[in-house]
Amino acid sequence: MAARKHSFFDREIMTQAAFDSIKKLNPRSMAKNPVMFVTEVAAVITTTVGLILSAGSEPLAFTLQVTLWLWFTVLFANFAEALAEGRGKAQAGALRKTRTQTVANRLRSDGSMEKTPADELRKEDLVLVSAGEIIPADGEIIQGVATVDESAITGESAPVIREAGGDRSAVTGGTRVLSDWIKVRVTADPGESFLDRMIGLVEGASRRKTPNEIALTILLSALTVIFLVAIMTFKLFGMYSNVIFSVTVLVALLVCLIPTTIGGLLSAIGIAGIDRLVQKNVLAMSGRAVEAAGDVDVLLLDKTGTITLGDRQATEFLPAEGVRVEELADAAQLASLTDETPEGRSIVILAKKYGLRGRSITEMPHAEFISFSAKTRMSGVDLEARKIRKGAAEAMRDFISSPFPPEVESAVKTVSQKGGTPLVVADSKRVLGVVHLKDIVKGGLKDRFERFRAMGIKTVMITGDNQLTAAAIAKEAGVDDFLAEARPEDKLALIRKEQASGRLVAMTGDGTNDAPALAQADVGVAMNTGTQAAKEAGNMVDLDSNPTKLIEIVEIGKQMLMTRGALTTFSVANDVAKYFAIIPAMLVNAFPVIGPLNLMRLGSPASAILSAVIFNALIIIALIPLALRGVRFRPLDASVLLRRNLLIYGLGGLAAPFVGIKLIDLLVNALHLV
Ligand SMILES: Nc1ncnc2c1ncn2[C@@H]1O[C@H](COP(=O)(O)OP(=O)(O)OP(=O)(O)O)[C@@H](O)[C@H]1O
Ligand SMILES: [K+]
Ligand SMILES: [Mg+2]
Repeated sequence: MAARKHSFFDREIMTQAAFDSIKKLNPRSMAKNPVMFVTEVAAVITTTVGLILSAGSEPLAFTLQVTLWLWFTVLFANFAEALAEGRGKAQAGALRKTRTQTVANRLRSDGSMEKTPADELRKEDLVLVSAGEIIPADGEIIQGVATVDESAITGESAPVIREAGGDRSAVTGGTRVLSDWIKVRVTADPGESFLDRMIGLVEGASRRKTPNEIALTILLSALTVIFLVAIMTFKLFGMYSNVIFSVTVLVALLVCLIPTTIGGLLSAIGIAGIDRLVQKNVLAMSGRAVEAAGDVDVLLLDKTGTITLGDRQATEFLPAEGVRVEELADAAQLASLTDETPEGRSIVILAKKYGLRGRSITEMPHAEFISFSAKTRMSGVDLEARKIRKGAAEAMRDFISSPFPPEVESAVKTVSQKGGTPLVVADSKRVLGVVHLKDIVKGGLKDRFERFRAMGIKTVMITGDNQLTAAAIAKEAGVDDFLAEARPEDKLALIRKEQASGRLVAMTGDGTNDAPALAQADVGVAMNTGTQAAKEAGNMVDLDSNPTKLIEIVEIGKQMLMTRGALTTFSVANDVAKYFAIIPAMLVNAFPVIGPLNLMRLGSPASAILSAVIFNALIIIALIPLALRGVRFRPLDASVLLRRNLLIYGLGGLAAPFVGIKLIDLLVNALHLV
């Protein structure tokens, strides 16, 4: 995306965030965050009751400073949220600029063409887009092949191929056709386009609290109520023992004790998580999906294209006994003439090496081509009585309804054991031989899967390919498990089975036949190049269409959950420590017996309270970078991580206030602030 280079801490974003944090003081927007709302009410009380009405016995300088720092506390929390939103807003601005007004060539039902403004196009309209033109709306190519510049959406300048029929048929409004022409069926009404949704997503307009965030907010609210009650009993206790606590002191104490640190940073953490995905070119349709990614137990990966390069190439023809290799090559080519898959194209090319000239389908008016589908696992052509087919061994065995000759059977086996895909070719009932399709396992996968294992996540490869090939590739790639000979419905069934045993499942896919599984998975990552159906079914879209991105997605999700956990731990530990820091200081004059509890020896009760309030505000600012960037991620088992984090952030949260408040108190006293 155009504005990708921004950091959270760019001057422009910081300035905008500073303004926004004032705008966010609006009680209506504060009410979404109960802890900070209470803090704002506290600031209003000290401002009105303490300052304007000068109620209470405190010196004005003290009330004034406490009031100021309470307002800062609220502003700092707002600033954290505004900063988290900043990068997305900048990106949304850049995206809006690409939403230029274009004129579309709409096809009327009689086949003639008319010029129509793009924003008048509706679902099901047909448009023609030629080289140099902007695609006026989201749609599905129904005719033609073209190269498309999608840099407006993906930030990636290399052109991509989009074509009718296959798994690369979806086009996005706002992108540009570079060569050739396409006929597109519009799939989105104005205002509901991918670009519109993307703008809404990156600027956080459609962000809703996730179930976990709601649960945490409820917990934090409960803590707030408990402390509110505690402070009121404190007041009663003061009245009973003739110590007078002013409104300012009680309010200051309350704010120090309620979980303002996590309360102030919670939404920033969530927004930053989604934003980190956007930086990786992944659009998460909901915060819930990001959270689920962090908790995933099982990853389902396609073999072809995900684990392997996916550009399966025919490398060899292995004829059956009594069949010349030219004859096999000829039949394989015939069966592949209209097969636009990489496999099909490579067969046509390899066949040419056997002296076969390139055939044209126009020479064969009576030919009826049967295209490949993941369900039938074969493709071919009917030439009057001849039925030429090529396909997976299992499917072909069913097709000829008899066993293969032994040498064909063993060729299938040899190819498979090498991790190749054997395609059996037959002319009606006669088996001609085997085509060896070679695919290459992507580099660096073993390490990545090792990372998953370290996190306790199981990786499962699913493939339509046969058992032997699947086993060979699974071993080479280092996945934990595999499912071979899988049809689309088997993928769906596998996901349901894993979910039924309480596991969260993630998967990637691009094809229309992946759509049900993408919808069923807890995290369904659709490839941007994929079909419209796949993109609508998943809850994330990868603009780079890189299936191994799932690994980064899981890491970002985990990092987001860990950051939230770490800062919650820190916040609560912090508040407990503050209790011991301030209360003894406040009471030690009236009750000298508690002297030994007064560990910190702060200057005076007034300086103790002011220092605690200042610390409480500054800790939010200090933790903003951690909240936005996330805690450092290591691929460790969940329970190990939990223990580590409890140790670091729990102990850190306990120690920080003692050190921080003591230092601030020294400064407050040195400068005679109270
Ligand atoms: N163009 C084709 N023509 C005929 N048969 C094919 C063609 N492409 C693949 N096949 C056969 O059909 C099988 C199933 O294909 P499918 O696309 O479902 O799975 P896959 O590509 O092998 O694996 P994955 O599920 O990882 O994509 C393949 O293993 C292969 O044997
Ligand atoms: K607090
Ligand atoms: Mg496939």
